[in-house]
Amino acid sequence: MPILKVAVPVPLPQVFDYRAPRGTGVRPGCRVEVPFGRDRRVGVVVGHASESDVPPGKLKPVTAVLDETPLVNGEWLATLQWASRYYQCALGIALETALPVGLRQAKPLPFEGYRALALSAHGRQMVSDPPLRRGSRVRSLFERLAEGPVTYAALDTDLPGWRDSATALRHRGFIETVSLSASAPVGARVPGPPLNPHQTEAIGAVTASFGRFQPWLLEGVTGSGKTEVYLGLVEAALARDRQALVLVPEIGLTPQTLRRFRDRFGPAVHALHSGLAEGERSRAWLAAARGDAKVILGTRSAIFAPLPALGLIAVDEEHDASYKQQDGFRYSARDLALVRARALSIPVVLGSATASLESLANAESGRYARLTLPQRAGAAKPPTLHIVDQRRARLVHGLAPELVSAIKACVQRGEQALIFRNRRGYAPVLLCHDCGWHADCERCNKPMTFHRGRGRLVCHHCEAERRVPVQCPECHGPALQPQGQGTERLEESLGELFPGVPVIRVDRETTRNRGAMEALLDRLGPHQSGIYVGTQMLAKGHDLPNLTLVAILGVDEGLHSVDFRASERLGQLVVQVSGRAGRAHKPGAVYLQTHHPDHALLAKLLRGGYRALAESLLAERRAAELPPFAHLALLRAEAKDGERSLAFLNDAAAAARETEPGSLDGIEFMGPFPAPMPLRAGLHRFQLIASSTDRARLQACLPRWLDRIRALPSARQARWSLDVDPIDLY
Ligand SMILES: Nc1ncnc2c1ncn2[C@@H]1O[C@H](COP(=O)(O)OP(=O)(O)OP(=O)(O)O)[C@@H](O)[C@H]1O
Ligand SMILES: [Zn+2]
Repeated sequence: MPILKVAVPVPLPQVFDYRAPRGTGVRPGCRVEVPFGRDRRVGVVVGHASESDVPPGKLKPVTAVLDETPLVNGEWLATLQWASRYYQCALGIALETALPVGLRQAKPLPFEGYRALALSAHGRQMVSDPPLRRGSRVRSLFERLAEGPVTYAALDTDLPGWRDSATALRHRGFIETVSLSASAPVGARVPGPPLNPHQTEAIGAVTASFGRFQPWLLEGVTGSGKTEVYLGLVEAALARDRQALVLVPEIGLTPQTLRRFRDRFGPAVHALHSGLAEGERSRAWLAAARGDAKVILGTRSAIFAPLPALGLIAVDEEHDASYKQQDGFRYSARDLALVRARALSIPVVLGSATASLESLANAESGRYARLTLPQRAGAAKPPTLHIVDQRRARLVHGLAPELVSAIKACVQRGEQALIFRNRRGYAPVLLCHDCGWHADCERCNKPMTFHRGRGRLVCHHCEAERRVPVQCPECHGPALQPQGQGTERLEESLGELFPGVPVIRVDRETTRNRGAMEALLDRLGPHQSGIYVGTQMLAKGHDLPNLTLVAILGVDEGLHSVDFRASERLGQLVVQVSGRAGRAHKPGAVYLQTHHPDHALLAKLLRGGYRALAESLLAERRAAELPPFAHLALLRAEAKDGERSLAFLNDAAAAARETEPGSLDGIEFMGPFPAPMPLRAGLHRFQLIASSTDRARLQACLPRWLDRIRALPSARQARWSLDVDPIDLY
């Protein structure tokens, strides 16, 4: 009896067996509707079998076959299965993450845009004198398409029998099928700037590796024109009739970025990110699966786009933490980009001005080939960096006088300044001046942030909110005072310090609505002076030509974090924020205000830039056997009753020791110990780390260890999860 193996989006690790419908050969990659418990679910066929462990009487039949041809191919299924094993995540959950919601329902496929024919790049070269017999039907179709893309529907009415002619033209590579949507401009091709020699060299090197697996680390200082390199590579992929996937960080996929790609490649560019409406997301996904979407520009989850003709993957700002999913299916899109590239024998380009230590180590060991853009593109120069010692300075609204004068001079020159402070709200603490009481979140044991405009105290760890008390709840004194500066307060102070100068705040509160960020960044014209104040939303990707001064406040918190990645993160942030200054013709300056002007990290950045800092951090990691020189799996547990999470992790550690002798050689278990944030949202949190310098050994032990963990009675007393290659210890 033919049996279908079906992956079903439910939190269970196995695939399920169903009886195949009679007479039809349902291929792997097709979606089917199957009975599941009392419900029906839409799953994906991953394979066939002739026998099942389920007794024939109990084997249920597939209720409907939803796709005649596979929606995803073997490479896609293999990647998903690999990822589910590697990240120790149930295949069903992985599938749920990878498949758009719209395709998990047994409904007709969403509207796919208008299918249309268009001349290919090759065809367009023939327009003046096509090698086609005059008066032939093939020639008439060609001439019609030379005027622009035409939908199938229009061709059906205008040129009956066009399909045979289309086949002939397609064979000669003169035409292609495109998808026209109402909003996308058609065939736009704005040429980019002439490339500089470094860009040309990078594009040449990667292009020469088309058709084989080759990872590239593209290290380009901020403003060096990395995006132009991606655009050039995408163009080269398209010329070979291949698809290209470009991943950008969560906050990097702005309309500005999308416009840059659409200007170059027209409607063949499809965006894919979690902010899309479900219908749009499914449509882009399907366009990718059919090969109509030639360029996919997306965030983390776009790594799961099915791309049958994929020729190139680029990962921009590869160090960005948003490539790692932090719950459920905890995959790294950057790392999966390498897995897919290897499976498809294609190059993958990881680009950054501040590459992750993981990627730098891979480049040093020779696994990745290195490309460098050492200078800013065009005429721009790197910004100068000044450290402002705030220890003895008399601060004005939290700003050192030296900094205030620099901002003043900047706006008087008619230029723009960016004040970076990674703290939204008015003030991080609300303190009673009489008795020392301050507003804490009881569920997190951390100060609540004072949001003055909303009149609320908000916990930034669990989002708990309360009204601002009018007097101190302890001593009933009236002297409640905001301590420290958040972006909201800085906006107010800068307005007072520089009357008449526009001050624009960019943080999560002011950019809540769709398009708000763009609107804020468009408020100042390219020749207007003004001040931006904001959080890390302003840190990267933006290209503001009149911005010449960047001030960085409050980095000191990052100098004292317990996370071993804190220094790497801080270095990246400082360099990225600094990179916003002086990107066009005018020179830029960066002011870093700190209580620790002599801190080793800042000294290294100042003297040798990110490269020097990264090298010394790598040496420290090597000595301490920390990633990238060791591989980690982090078991987190949390419960209302702290004893329960601790008891569970103690049992889990014991379970590890009980696994077969020898299987734990080379694996070290650390903990359990309290999480860096030991209490959050009322839950007590602990963690246990498994670490090995040998990735394969760690991988081999995890499934058996997890089986034992799942069987522990204490596993039902706490909420727990396993994070393979964690990037945050929080
Ligand atoms: N060859 C070139 N000649 C002139 N200008 C260029 C060239 N390449 C890029 N530019 C311009 O330089 C600016 C920075 O380029 P781009 O945004 O590609 O840099 P990037 O390396 O991606 O920057 P970042 O990582 O800092 O966001 C843009 O305004 C871009 O149009
Ligand atoms: Zn809280």
